[in-house]
Amino acid sequence: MTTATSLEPLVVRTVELKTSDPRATAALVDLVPPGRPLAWVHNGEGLIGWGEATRLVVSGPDRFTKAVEWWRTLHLDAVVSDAVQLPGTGPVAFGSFTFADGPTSSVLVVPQVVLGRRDGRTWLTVIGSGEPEPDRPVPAAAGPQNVEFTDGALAADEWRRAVATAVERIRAGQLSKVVLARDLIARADAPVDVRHLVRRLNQRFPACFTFSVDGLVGATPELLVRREGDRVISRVLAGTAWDADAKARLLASAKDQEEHEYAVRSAFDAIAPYCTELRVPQQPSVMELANVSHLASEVTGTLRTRASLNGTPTDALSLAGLLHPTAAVCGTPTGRAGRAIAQLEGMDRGRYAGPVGWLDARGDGEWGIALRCAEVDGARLRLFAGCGIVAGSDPESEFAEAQAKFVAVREVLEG
Ligand SMILES: C=C(O[C@H]1C=CC=C(C(=O)O)[C@@H]1O)C(=O)O
Repeated sequence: MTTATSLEPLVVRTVELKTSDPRATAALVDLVPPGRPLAWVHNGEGLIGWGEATRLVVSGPDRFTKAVEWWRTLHLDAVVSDAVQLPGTGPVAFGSFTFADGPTSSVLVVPQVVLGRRDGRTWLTVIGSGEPEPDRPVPAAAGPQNVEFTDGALAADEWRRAVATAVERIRAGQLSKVVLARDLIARADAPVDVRHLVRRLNQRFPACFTFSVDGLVGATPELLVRREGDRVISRVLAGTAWDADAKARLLASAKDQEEHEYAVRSAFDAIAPYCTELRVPQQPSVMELANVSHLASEVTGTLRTRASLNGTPTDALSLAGLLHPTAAVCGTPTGRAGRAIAQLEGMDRGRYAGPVGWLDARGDGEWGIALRCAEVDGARLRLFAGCGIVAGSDPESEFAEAQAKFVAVREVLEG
């Protein structure tokens, strides 16, 4: 299924903001507008968007290629004046894609106004007629009161049993790894202001990518892919600890190293054919967050020229589509793991664990994996957390791991 709003040629203008402009010094997250804002913020830099010039809604196994084609047609027809010429200037689309190939919708949204920041420079892009954007930080959004949490698709015991079944299948040699997730439902007594979530998540997890795209809001530590010119990077995470000595435990844990290796291998294999060189560190490092720590590997490479690939696109979204789903969110082998997920989780993941991020007209962009996030629908939110299961997994500690991952969003909801 594909639907798109008007395909009138877009008129796009990017200008740099003077340092005297209050928007050039305000924290990006303090400028995020109310409603269903668009945001991608990391270490104080990134993009935020107002309004909607146009959108694509797409589903199915070819959702990435359809979205890339739609975006290409849209920006090729656009009339662009870009005085800044950095990744993220000129026409930009924010996107959030489903984990699975089924009928649930993925979206690309082109805002009417984008404010971006990189290397201390701040710019404003107006797309179409634009709409008024705030000229100063918006007052802090209030957090929700009285939030109640209930189980989503599976109760705790049912989910532990699903993990036990997965371990049996792995030990029987049917597959090597599968990532099983569960959802939690949160109900507040009034609609939740997304700005509150964005600000608090960004404050608590500055090194993560805080995102808000079409009602999916979170702070993910996992960068599926960043493309800048011919440079490509993927920060692969898999293997988690959350208690004292997490770092030493992770580095010494054969089970976590195994989980991690499958994820790194899947990312490497997906993009190696498109690169002249692609490097993987010999040993993973440890990424320490406020709630959990992960084994992490930065896979970095140089893309081949498009001509040498017979015209195959290697824009950031095409690369995200090639990488998705890595074994950090699906498993090994991919097909069997995907089927086990569909059988055992008892839910549609929606856009959780799918690519979320942005793309510009040069093909540069950043796509994270939508983790540590919630689907926000007024006063009701659906939170997600998943864990990599391998032969050595124990259902009780996987459950505790999922609880530790939920803390990221739970904490900002509970104040
Ligand atoms: C699937 C999730 O995390 C992934 C990323 C980092 C560590 C993971 C793990 O150790 O299982 C998962 O692969 C999630 O947070 O929902």
